[in-house]
Amino acid sequence: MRVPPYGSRRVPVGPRDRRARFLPPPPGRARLTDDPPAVAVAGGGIAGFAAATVLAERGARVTLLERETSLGGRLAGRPVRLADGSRATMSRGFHAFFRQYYNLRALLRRVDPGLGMLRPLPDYPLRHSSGLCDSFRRVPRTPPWSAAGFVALSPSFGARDLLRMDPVAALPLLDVSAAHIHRALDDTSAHDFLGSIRFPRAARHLAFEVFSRSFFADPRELSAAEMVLMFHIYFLGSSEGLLFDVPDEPFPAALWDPLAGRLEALGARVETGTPAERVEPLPDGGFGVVAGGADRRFDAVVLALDTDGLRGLVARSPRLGDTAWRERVGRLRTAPPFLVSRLWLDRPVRPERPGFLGTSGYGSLDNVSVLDRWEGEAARWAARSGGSVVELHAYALPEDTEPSAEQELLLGQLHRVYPETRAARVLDARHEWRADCPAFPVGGHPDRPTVRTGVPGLVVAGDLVATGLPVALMERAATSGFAAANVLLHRWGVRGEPLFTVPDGGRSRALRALARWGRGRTGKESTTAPARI
Ligand SMILES: Cc1cc2nc3c(=O)[nH]c(=O)nc-3n(C[C@H](O)[C@H](O)[C@H](O)COP(=O)(O)OP(=O)(O)OC[C@H]3O[C@@H](n4cnc5c(N)ncnc54)[C@H](O)[C@@H]3O)c2cc1C
Repeated sequence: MRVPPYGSRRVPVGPRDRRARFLPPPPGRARLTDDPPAVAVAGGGIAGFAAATVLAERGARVTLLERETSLGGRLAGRPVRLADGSRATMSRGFHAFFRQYYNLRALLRRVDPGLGMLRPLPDYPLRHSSGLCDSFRRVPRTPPWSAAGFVALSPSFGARDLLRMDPVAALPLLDVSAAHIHRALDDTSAHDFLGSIRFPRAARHLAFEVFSRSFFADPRELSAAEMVLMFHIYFLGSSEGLLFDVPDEPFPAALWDPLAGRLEALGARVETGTPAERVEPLPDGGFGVVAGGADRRFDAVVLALDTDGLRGLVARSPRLGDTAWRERVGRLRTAPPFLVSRLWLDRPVRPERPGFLGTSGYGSLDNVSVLDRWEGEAARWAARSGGSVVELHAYALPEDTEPSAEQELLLGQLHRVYPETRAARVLDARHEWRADCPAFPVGGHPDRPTVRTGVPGLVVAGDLVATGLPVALMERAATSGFAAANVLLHRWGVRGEPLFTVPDGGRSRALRALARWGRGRTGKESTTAPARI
């Protein structure tokens, strides 16, 4: 059974934004021929899949090494047997596939050209416990009308708030360049930046919930550069809008099984339960990779690992990279722990509840999703049982949080948000406690690795990588994975993968001029500072 229609439009396949930026692939021949190089890709999340896919398509002999028994990294899923005897998939949690994720979509199109696996969610409401609720459904997609429309429609950010803001200090938001933003704002916290532009207090939950907490961080500790980049990517710099799509089946069925099947059909080896333990540069320019108890030789290595994975591997590989690079990797940190709780309830939530709701002011609860609205497996279970499948997320939790107490608190917050769940019996509950998202601390940007490492044949990919491009989160993982493959292919004289991003800078000459004028007024434009923030 397919999920009943929820949201009528088909998802767009390519960029709709006329100003989306095209980065042509490095030129070269179409594919590798005689005796193609062997490449180890360590890490089977989005970044590893993106790199492995492009390399295998160009004829490289790819081995994908994944530490866990399931593929997908932070979007992995595993089979579970519920208390009522039915089979289900517990995954790492709800993910929003935004329309400006051009490179991630290009990866997914390999196995689903029309992106039929994605379904649009009709709205993305944000509710504050004070009763304020914002919605993006009716907000125009194209800046500056998106910002104007948002102000006109938002109960938490009105025209009066706009007037109270420091318009001159905020003008540079109209012309954000990923290549320069960190030099301008990395030493400021997201919290202080919003204070400096007099961003309205009531609307801060918006900025924090949508942009800052998506990084699993306290706004006092998050670099303002990362938050401002998010404003740009999702709101002020792109006309794709803030609405998003979600996979219509659990991640393994929708994404990883088809992508892994295709990789294998291209001749790649996909090895799960096989951590890369050590990487040693060899005198002939290749690499010895110890994984799964065996020592194998590869011509090139892609490190597409999470933060702890990368730090650990580099620490165990004493001859990899120069001292400065190794020290920078050693300083990388993960964001605080977070909890994803999935509840199988014995009754439905009210029909008007959205598929996804961002929340704030409800203790640690950050969002609630109702999976049976859009995911086939959950919808089938709900149809059989008369119940519902609800997921709760809580980010940036203190290190010493007591798991069962926090899980109870989260359930209590669900009761406040959707009071009808008070009477529901929890038929089964699964909880994912993790701490594997990268931290983007104030002043931390210089430590982040770039795709190139300085070691020929060794590249890094993942959402922790500094790309200099306007991409974040899943799209940063996909983009850096493609970029890592491109660096290797260029070395071998083979054509790389084209990339798309949202515009890197203000969308129009008028907005850019206005922003430049604002920078002039605040003295942000100096000879040492970059031309744009
Ligand atoms: C709950 C949650 C919700 C999120 N929501 C969103 C969202 O709505 N939108 C969005 O864009 N992003 C979201 N994100 C972020 C998104 O999940 C990540 O940006 C993205 O998945 C990162 O992919 P990656 O490939 O860089 O890293 P990962 O997915 O972490 O992959 C790294 C892989 O490396 C493996 N590994 C580690 N060490 C080794 C080793 N030594 N050998 C072999 N393998 C190893 C790990 O097991 C893992 O599979 C969310 C994240 C979480 C946790």
